[in-house]
Amino acid sequence: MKILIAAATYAEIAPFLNALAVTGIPDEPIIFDKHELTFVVSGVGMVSMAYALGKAFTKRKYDLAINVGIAGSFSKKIKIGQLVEVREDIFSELGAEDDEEFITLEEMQLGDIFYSGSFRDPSTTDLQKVKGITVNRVHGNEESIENVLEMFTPKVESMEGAAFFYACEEAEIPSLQVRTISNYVEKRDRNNWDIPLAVKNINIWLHGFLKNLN
Ligand SMILES: O=C(O)c1cccc(C(=O)CC[C@H]2O[C@@H](n3cnc4c(=O)[nH]cnc43)[C@H](O)[C@@H]2O)c1
Repeated sequence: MKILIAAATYAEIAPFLNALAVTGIPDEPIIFDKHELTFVVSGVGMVSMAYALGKAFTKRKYDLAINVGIAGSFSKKIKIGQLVEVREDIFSELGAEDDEEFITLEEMQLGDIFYSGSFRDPSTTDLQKVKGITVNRVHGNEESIENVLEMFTPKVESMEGAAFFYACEEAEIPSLQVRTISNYVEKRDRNNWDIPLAVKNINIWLHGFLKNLN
């Protein structure tokens, strides 16, 4: 398969590339097992991800695009280091303030905010499927966390996921978003994060997934 692998930062994908003895981000596709892999490291945030994918999709056609990375979890039932497949992702900040209320872009009838992964394969069935939101401003305040939970009931949060799905949907490319939890969404305390564990686990998963994928 021709597969595009998208990560926000090089650090999130470095262990996989190192295992393949690849230094830096390869300019050309590399062969891994039965697959031809192209890597996109977009930079953090939805604008960077949408632009990077828009550019990549003009150059080549893909059978699958995978967004791998770390994420924050709203639920303590999901452990730090655990893998999740984000099936539905929401542009939760797109909309307008109406005094104390927030109206989504969809409620304003100005566009979609809900996007989904479209790739279905038996090898992803063991992953917990979750709903995510994608934000420019990472939540770190109890009141805003309560509000967003009430509005969208997300399980996880990232800064790129919905933009990834959006770009894939526009380009009609099957999409899969898998993330590992590096932290809980709570009042910001970097001491409670475990980025190395989350990065290690997402890279182990990616290696195994690609080996088993036909
Ligand atoms: O220092 C911080 O407060 C901080 C907050 C969020 C992310 C970071 C990063 O360094 C990682 C950027 C990367 O990670 C994803 N991510 C991880 N946890 C979260 C989260 O709780 N909320 C939103 N995004 C998260 C994100 O997709 C970024 O690409 C530092």
